[in-house]
Amino acid sequence: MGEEANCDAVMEAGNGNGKAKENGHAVAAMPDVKADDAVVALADPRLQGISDAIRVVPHFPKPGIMFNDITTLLLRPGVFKDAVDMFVERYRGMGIAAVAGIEARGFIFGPAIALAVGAKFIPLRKPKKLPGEVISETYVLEYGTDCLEMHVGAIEPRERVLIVDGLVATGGTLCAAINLLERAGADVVECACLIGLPKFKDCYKLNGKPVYVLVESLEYEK
Ligand SMILES: O=P(O)(O)OC[C@H]1O[C@H](OP(=O)(O)OP(=O)(O)O)[C@H](O)[C@@H]1O
Ligand SMILES: Nc1ncnc2[nH]cnc12
Repeated sequence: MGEEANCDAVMEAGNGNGKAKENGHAVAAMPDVKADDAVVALADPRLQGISDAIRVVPHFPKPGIMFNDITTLLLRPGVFKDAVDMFVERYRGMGIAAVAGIEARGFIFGPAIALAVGAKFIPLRKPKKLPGEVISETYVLEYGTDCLEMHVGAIEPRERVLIVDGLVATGGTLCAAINLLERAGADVVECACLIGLPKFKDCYKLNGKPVYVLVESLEYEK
């Protein structure tokens, strides 16, 4: 995958192998990886349990939004562990020096992955939460703007970093995280999310970086 600074789509949703299920999630892996790796992920029986454990709440936080609630997955330690393990199996041995987690759901999965692969954890926080000197990246949401901040000195130039969040919708948040880390000189290896919303998969703005998603929600739009 090239690293050109454009807004090309980089997620290959399910590679056509996603399996629709009753609760509206497809078991899917959307990697920009070797075919063999993709096959392993798609055939992995743990994906079914992960998908089943995510609750979809209609019209939250506002009408029309099908909210993908991961708190139900967190109540099931075996499934929670399966999700972390799948990420760890993918990233172990890849020379990842840092895992950067996006507030808030990236703080749930990121530290466990970081510890398991022997990397440091860097919180990317919403504005005015970090006490030290920060660098900031403002990004555009569907309505309005938001901002991510990181402590200066958290990452060293050329360190290999994995970005983790719970969910990718438009990709705007991940794109801001990539920009922030690259401005600090980091080498962004990949972005990893538990859930991808397929509604947006053709318009991701990820600066040419791959995104790896365990399950795809099919119930976003009603
Ligand atoms: O791909 P995007 O369109 O940028 O959207 C994805 C972002 O939206 C959600 O965060 P949210 O702002 O809801 O904050 P939270 O995780 O703190 O609830 C999600 O956790 C991602 O960070
Ligand atoms: N549909 C959704 N469910 C959970 N979190 C989200 N963040 C953005 N869209 C979301």
